[in-house]
Amino acid sequence: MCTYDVIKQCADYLLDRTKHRPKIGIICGSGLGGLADQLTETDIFPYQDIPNFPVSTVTKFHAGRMVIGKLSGLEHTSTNRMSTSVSEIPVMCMQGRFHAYEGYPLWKCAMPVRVMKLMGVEKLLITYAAGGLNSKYNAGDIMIIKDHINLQGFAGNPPLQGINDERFGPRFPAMDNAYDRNLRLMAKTVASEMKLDNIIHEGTYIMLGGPSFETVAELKMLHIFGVDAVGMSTVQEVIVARHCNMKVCAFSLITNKCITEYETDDMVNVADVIGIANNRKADMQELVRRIAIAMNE
Ligand SMILES: Cc1cc2[nH]c(=O)nc(N)n2n1
Repeated sequence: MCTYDVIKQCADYLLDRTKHRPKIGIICGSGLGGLADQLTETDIFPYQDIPNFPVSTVTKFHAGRMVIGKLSGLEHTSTNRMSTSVSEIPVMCMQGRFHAYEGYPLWKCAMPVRVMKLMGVEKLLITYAAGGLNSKYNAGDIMIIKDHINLQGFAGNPPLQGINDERFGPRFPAMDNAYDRNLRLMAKTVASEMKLDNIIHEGTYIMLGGPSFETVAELKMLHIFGVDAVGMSTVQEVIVARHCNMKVCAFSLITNKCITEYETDDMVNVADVIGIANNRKADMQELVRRIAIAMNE
């Protein structure tokens, strides 16, 4: 667990090198980093240049850099009318994130969230890829997370393990409404405006350690648990974000239907995961862009 001062050193390094003061942070998942390329007046920081920051090892799919800049676009009012004003808001985007399967402890995977907090970020939008366990989900669908199961925590490996620093948050943070009710409602409204109703879902997500995909027996168990989507990221970032009182909204891009039968030749593979991400990412990025603009008060 790194100390408050180490995190503050990261935040100060970035604050000293950008004029932007974002209130919204965006963590871009596998193949979904394109939104950061839409920012203007950007200050770009490869992770290896940020003191004490971890570096992405899954470089094939993640750029591995922090992009701070302005996100623009027509502000969509809640009454479904397109306003004429073009709003520009400062955001900071992680192009590439850190996973337990890379060998990082969970606190390190979530450390960028604390850096964002010390920079003044108040709301966090997260996108990531996941397998669809709910039989109604199809590859290319989008799931808004309603709740998660912290399997690592169950196994005695929580992201908040170790000494608690009250400057971030309480020793025992509550996790009800971890996925902010109002932001979820906003996300559903925006998805409807984008005519995405038939591919948008809201469900329960579980993060597994990976990097191997799940066995049929594991998926049957998780289905009994009421899990709708499975992945290998995101839960530690959300827990750390809620610990320091950020509001959170997270979206899974469903990259494959989980295989829950023994008698099939189908296999989950990374190429499918990235391929589907490429096909749907424009919608995902537009959804996140509109929500970021809408929630920036
Ligand atoms: C990114 C990603 C995609 C999938 N698909 C799956 O079936 N199981 C997973 N754990 N993941 N994770």
